This record gives sequence, structure tokens and C-alpha cells, in this order.
Amino acid sequence: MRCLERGFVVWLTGLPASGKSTIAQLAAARVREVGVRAEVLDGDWARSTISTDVGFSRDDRRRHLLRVAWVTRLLARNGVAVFAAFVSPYRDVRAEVRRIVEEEVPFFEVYVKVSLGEAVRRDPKGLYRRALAGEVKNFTGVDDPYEEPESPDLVLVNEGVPVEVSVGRLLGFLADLGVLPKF
Ligand SMILES: Nc1ncnc2c1ncn2[C@@H]1O[C@H](COP(=O)(O)OS(=O)(=O)O)[C@@H](OP(=O)(O)O)[C@H]1O
Ligand SMILES: Nc1ncnc2c1ncn2[C@@H]1O[C@H](COP(=O)(O)OP(=O)(O)O)[C@@H](O)[C@H]1O
Repeated sequence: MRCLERGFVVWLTGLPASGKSTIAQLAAARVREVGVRAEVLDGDWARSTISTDVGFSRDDRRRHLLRVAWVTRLLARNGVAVFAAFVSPYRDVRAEVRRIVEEEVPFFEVYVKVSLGEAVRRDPKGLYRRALAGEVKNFTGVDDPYEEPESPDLVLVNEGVPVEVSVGRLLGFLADLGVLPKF
């Protein structure tokens, strides 16, 4: 497995259940298939390891995401293709994340877009149901904001299409930019 001359960070943002982690995992697997090192970081991983001390208030999410940004930066500057999948609902915090990462490596904000209705229908963890019942507070999309990206590098409408289509679009985008070999 080889490192890239220059790694990069793909930052997938979107509602819970939009498909961020699935796209990140499948994209990383495809990158590894061509012999390049790839890493996935997502909310489930970070919140059970380096961010066990944070909840879902605005300040907590910010502290958590800036910490993650530094981890992605360290990996990418060592030649890893990094896929970070976080709800990251606030525009200003995403801009801070970008500033941290872009000091050293390319950063691409990718908006994984689905309607709230579709996210609620998927609800793989049953959290929307609990949030709508008032049992979970500050849940993004229900009683907490999701600020849509205004100028993302890429939008993946991950609804009404197989997830593989979104993965293909993401890898095509990265190959067109020349940061990854053609797939
Ligand atoms: N209140 C609240 N709001 C949003 N999400 C919640 C909340 N409570 C738990 N969860 C689950 O935690 C996952 C989001 O974690 P993240 O670290 O990605 O969130 S954030 O970027 O700090 O906003 C998110 O998982 P994903 O579905 O992977 O996005 C949820 O399953
Ligand atoms: N394009 C798609 N069409 C239908 N279901 C999808 C699609 N992409 C992902 N999913 C499903 O949506 C659910 C949430 O995906 P996940 O990757 O966990 O989202 P997130 O990381 O954004 O919370 C999973 O059950 C996943 O299999």
C-alpha cells in the first residue's frame, strides 16, 4: 500500500442518515483497491475514542470537529486519502475546519444531500423517531439546525439513486482534480 505524494481531506457533511459514512467507507475501499492508503473518520468512531467528552451543544460540536480537523490534517500531510464523515451542521465551524486543514493539504467540502423526509424514513438508529417523540433533544434536522453549505466543492444528491452512484461521482470528482488516479 503506497502513500500519495500529497494527501487530501474529503469532508462529508449532511443530515444524520444522509449516507455520509457509507459513502466514506465505500470510497476508501475503492482507493485501497488501487493500492493507496485511505482512512475514514466518522462520528461513531470519534465519539467513542477521541471525543468521548462532548455532546451535541453548539460549543461541544465545534470543539469536537476542530479536534477531528487536526487529526485529518496530520493523516493527510503524511500521504493518506482521508474521508471524514460528520454532520458538522454549522457553516462557520465548517469554515474553521477548512482553514485548519487547508494550511497544509487540499480540503474538499462535500454536501451529502437528502430531504429530511428521506432521512427520517431511513432512520437506521431510530434516533429521528426518538427525537420526534421528544426523547432526544438537540437532534439535527428536528430541533437543531442544519445549515446547508453555500459553496460546497461537490454536492451528492444521495436519494433516489444507489449509493454506488454517489461513490462513483465522488471518486470521479477527485480523479478529475488529479488528486487520485483515474478509476
Ligand atoms: N443530537 C444529535 N444531533 C445529531 N446527531 C446525533 C445527536 N445525538 C446522537 N446523534 C448521532 O451522532 C451522530 C453525529 O455525530 P457527529 O460527530 O457527526 O455530529 S457533529 O458533527 O458533531 O454535529 C449522528 O450519526 P450519523 O447518523 O452518523 O450522522 C447521530 O446518529
Ligand atoms: N443512496 C442511498 N439510497 C438508499 N439508502 C442509502 C443510500 N445511501 C445510504 N443509504 C442508507 O442510509 C442509511 C444511513 O447511512 P449512513 O451512511 O449511516 O448515514 P450517515 O453517516 O450520514 O448517518 C444506511 O442504512 C445506508 O445503508
